[in-house]
Amino acid sequence: MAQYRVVSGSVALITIQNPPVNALRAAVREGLFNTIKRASSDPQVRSVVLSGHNGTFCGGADIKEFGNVSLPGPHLVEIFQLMEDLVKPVVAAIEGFALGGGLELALACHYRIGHSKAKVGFPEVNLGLFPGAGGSQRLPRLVGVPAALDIIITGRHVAAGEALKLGLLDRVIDQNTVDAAVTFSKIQKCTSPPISGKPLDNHRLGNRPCPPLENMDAFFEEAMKRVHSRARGAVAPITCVQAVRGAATLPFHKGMELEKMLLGTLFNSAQAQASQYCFFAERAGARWSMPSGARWDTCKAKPISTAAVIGLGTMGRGITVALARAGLSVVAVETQEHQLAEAQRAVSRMLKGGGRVSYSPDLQAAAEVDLVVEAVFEDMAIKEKIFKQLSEVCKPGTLLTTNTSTLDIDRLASCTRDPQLVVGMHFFAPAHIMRLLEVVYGPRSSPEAVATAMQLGKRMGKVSVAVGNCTGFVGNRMLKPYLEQANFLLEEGATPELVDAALEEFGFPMGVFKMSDLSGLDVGWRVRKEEGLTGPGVTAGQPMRIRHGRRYSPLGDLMCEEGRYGQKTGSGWYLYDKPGGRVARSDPWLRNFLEQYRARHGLVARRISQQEVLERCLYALINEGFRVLEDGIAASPQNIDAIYVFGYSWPKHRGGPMFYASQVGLARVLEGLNHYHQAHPDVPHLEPCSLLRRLVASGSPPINKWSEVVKGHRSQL
Ligand SMILES: C/C=C(\C)C(=O)SCCNC(=O)CCNC(=O)[C@H](O)C(C)(C)COP(=O)(O)OP(=O)(O)OC[C@H]1O[C@@H](n2cnc3c(N)ncnc32)[C@H](O)[C@@H]1OP(=O)(O)O
Repeated sequence: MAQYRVVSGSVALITIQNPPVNALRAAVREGLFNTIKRASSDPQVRSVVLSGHNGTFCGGADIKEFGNVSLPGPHLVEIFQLMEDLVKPVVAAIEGFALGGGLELALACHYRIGHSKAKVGFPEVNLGLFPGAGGSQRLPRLVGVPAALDIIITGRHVAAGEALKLGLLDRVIDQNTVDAAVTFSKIQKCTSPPISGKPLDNHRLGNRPCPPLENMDAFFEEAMKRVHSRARGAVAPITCVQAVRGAATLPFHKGMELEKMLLGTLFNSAQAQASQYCFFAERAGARWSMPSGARWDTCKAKPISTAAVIGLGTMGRGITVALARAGLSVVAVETQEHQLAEAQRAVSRMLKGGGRVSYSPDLQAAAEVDLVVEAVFEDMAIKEKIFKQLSEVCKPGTLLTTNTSTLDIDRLASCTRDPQLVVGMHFFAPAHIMRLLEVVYGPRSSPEAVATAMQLGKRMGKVSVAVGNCTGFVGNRMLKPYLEQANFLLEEGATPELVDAALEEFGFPMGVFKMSDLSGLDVGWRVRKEEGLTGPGVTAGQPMRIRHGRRYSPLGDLMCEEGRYGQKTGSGWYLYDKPGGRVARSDPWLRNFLEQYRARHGLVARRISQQEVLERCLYALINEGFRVLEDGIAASPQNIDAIYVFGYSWPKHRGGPMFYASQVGLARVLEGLNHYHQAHPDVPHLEPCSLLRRLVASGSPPINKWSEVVKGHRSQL
């Protein structure tokens, strides 16, 4: 776990060996502790170099160990102190990543040499933690408070060049880092100037004061204000500020005590558990499987080097950028000339002149590509026509994919020569920024087609999740009951402001009504028209608030009939200063409109609490999530949660809807749904689904055991 060798006559080379990222699990910590002691007492050794096996220094503490009540083996703080106190110079040779505990380890060394491609950082904040093994105290002493706070709060990866400028690395080199560190360590032995009588003391960060900061109180007050406004209820970023303030104001040992106390408040917190769950959920999608038994490790992806994007609206442009940035040569096709010219300008701007993109008004331009992403208007008839044409135009073997957000993949596949080559690639706006990609397979999609789309998603840096085919797939299918509840709440007396405030306080960056205004109310209106829920397709005499025997809210339709499409028209659920304006203001017109609507339908407004808003919106969404699992549309609750965190901005510190349900308690969610369904029997989405009932009946097992209850329930696919 920590290999010890004496090299170059007098240098102890300690190499951490725990693939794939050399995480500091108990055996590694034990190994480090023992090898440092050995280096200390080995008379042959005059300096020490610390490195990581296989080109990665260290990915930090082993996150899988965090659930344990008490971690076995020596504690990181103890190891790092032992290392810092060593009387022989210790040099970290950083290749690949030094993250979290890995960077803390490097900071406990006396010198740090990094490869030019190395990256360092403190991503703990993404795990609901902060660098609590000395990192919050040593980094500010090395690079100063502002730079340290930025690195700790953002959790970003710092490239070697920047780290050198900050003084975080002593040297950056292009050659063999370990060899360079060995040579460097031998020189240090001779030249390090002694301070306070002890050589190396000025390289022991624990001995250094923090560089002074003018207006310290104002600096931290401002930092805290900024963090509060951005954290959306997450506690870890706030703790980062508190810990760094400790470094700036306290002696090292007192700062370490503060750090320990603060870490204690976070370590087993619900937020930390949720964030760490998200870390693994993000990666779980890569291990996809299909109901046929096809799996990620048995299917090979086709090589893809060229792609075509059909339709250059907002989505098509973003997809073009994402594909080009992944190194593909892209043909962007748009039949409307003015749209094509505009898209060309927009894509070039986003790509800043880079990328290989050509433009054409003719579908024929897609003839030779390996893969097509269709991103035209959400209209089945238009999409069917395009798929038919593509099937004729494209070379045999071209993968035909669609960016539809709800429509039937199988119906599109049936328009083509090779339905096995058709899958959905559902991007989220803006497509070059949002991390999620839903890869949708129909009953005829081949495992190779799925493997190829998943592989392409990875190349684009997406969190890709393979899901089954149904209306709305996973994300939008679950969103429907959530939106529906929000509209019902308006009918019953809530305002958009009340509903949005509850959801934003929960941690969403935007409440449901602000989000609808941003996406455009007309999008859903068009879908509802297609579904015959509104517009000419509705049977004459149908009551306005009932469809197919269920409660229906026509509020969104009425808003669109008034021309209120949201931000783009300058008014929607809120008022904006101009079409395209971004700042939402309350609109007295809407208050009036809701009052008149309620009066017309004999509805009496009542006081609605934030708790009711959350329970009705979120439980309805979660209930649909259980149905999605039951139907086999998603393979696991982790996949659903990744979709919600990375596609719908569900707050990471709440772990995704299914994890949130497990934290709230399945019995409580069931009870809540039963309660609201009794009050609203004409709303089927509030009726608890059978999987939720069965899970509660089997004692509410932990989320990683749900699959055992789902098993046995026949998949629809
Ligand atoms: C107090 C807290 C302290 C002291 C801490 O140190 S908390 C941990 C801080 N470190 C991190 O948050 C780093 C987490 N890891 C990553 O960001 C990335 O894995 C990486 C940048 C180091 C490498 O990325 P990449 O090459 O894309 O590889 P993967 O992310 O796919 O990871 C490969 C597998 O390794 C598992 N892994 C990664 N880091 C850890 C870790 N710190 N502990 C446990 N396991 C880790 C990851 O889950 C992948 O596993 P599989 O999915 O392949 O099973």
